[in-house]
Amino acid sequence: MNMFAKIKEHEQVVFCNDDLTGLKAIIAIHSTKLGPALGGCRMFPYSSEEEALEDVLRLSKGMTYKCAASDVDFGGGKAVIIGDPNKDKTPELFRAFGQFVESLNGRFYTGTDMGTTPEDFIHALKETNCIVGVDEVYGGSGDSSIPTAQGVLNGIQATNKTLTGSDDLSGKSYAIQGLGKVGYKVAERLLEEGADLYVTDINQQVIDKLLLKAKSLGALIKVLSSNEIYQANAEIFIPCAMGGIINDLTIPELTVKAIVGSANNQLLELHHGQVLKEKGILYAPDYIVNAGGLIQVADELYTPNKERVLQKTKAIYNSLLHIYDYAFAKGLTTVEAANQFCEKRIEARVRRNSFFSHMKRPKWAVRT
Ligand SMILES: NC(=O)C1=CN([C@@H]2O[C@H](COP(=O)(O)OP(=O)(O)OC[C@H]3O[C@@H](n4cnc5c(N)ncnc54)[C@H](O)[C@@H]3O)[C@@H](O)[C@H]2O)C=CC1
Ligand SMILES: O=C(O)CCC(=O)C(=O)O
Repeated sequence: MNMFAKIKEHEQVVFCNDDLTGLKAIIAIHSTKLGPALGGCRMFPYSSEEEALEDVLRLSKGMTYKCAASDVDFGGGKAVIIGDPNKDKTPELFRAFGQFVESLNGRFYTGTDMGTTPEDFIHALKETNCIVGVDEVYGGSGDSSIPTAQGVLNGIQATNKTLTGSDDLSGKSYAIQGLGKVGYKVAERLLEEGADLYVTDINQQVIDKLLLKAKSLGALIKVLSSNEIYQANAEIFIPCAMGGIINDLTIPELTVKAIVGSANNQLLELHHGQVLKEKGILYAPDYIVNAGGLIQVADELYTPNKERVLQKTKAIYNSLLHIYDYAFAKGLTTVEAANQFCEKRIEARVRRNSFFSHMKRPKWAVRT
């Protein structure tokens, strides 16, 4: 593999190996142009190291755009731990991970993502202060999936407004892929609003829990298999599990009018945005919609304020409407419109905010 060609868009990639705990992790820093890199840590049983590297490179680049879109003074980074979150977690493994994060001396802050929980990072916090999203009693701002789910709901409202003229969540059908930290909260709220749901998850426990909730509300849920979810007869598809699920195989199956979800990197390739546009499916760029968690953890490094986080998260509604309008006016895909918006913002701030140009710990690093 020509490694430098592979990571040519990234500033730094760190391979973390600890024989004692079995930790195998990769930290990717895409850009510190807007500030120290920030991004969650995913744990997943990747089938190969190449697959893990590919994932962390894509995820960290997405964080650069997400930070720019959300106007927070951070850059893009992400980490992946190669392992099964149901079998391979130990406190020592997360402590070892924390030591690698600490070795970056404030260039990278991290917290939860798919396969990890705030509790996991309490162990990492013993080794480094560069951890976000842990419970309030540990000095964090709590579960970041709460604002993420809020932002997804605001994104669905903006999409409904664009499609129908009304941002009402009720009286519609939605297909949700993944009922984890984010997807479950979105599903609960939609059920409470009286929506009909199609859902899928590989974990039967979360499905059973949601079925009980639906029963108590007298709401309708149809459980589908992992493959069937793409054909669900719903108005909006809400991906809340893994990335790359919008691709050549799945797009022909989709009958929805829009896609709005929390999953990072939903499009397998950029051109799939164009394929969706040609098919008349409105795509809400993932990093605009799922920024609620980032907004909360970024806020944590100043003086945490839940009301401010809520207001900034609700602004996702207007940001998305703006991106839809811009894309329609210019004949762009929604992803192209969002990317242009972020690239202009990064360009405008690049000189002032470069981490290296300061050469001292910046104001974001309030934890010493
Ligand atoms: N937690 C957060 O605040 C944020 C999460 N995201 C993204 O949202 C997505 C979900 O994140 P979380 O809810 O935190 O993760 P999670 O790990 O809590 O939940 C993921 C759920 O998806 C299910 N799943 C995995 N593979 C599946 C498959 N093939 N078919 C159906 N279900 C499957 C899992 O069983 C689990 O219930 C990820 O892509 C993550 O990167 C993005 C921004 C913030
Ligand atoms: O939600 C978090 O804890 C950090 C932000 C992040 O990793 C993400 O938005 O994907």
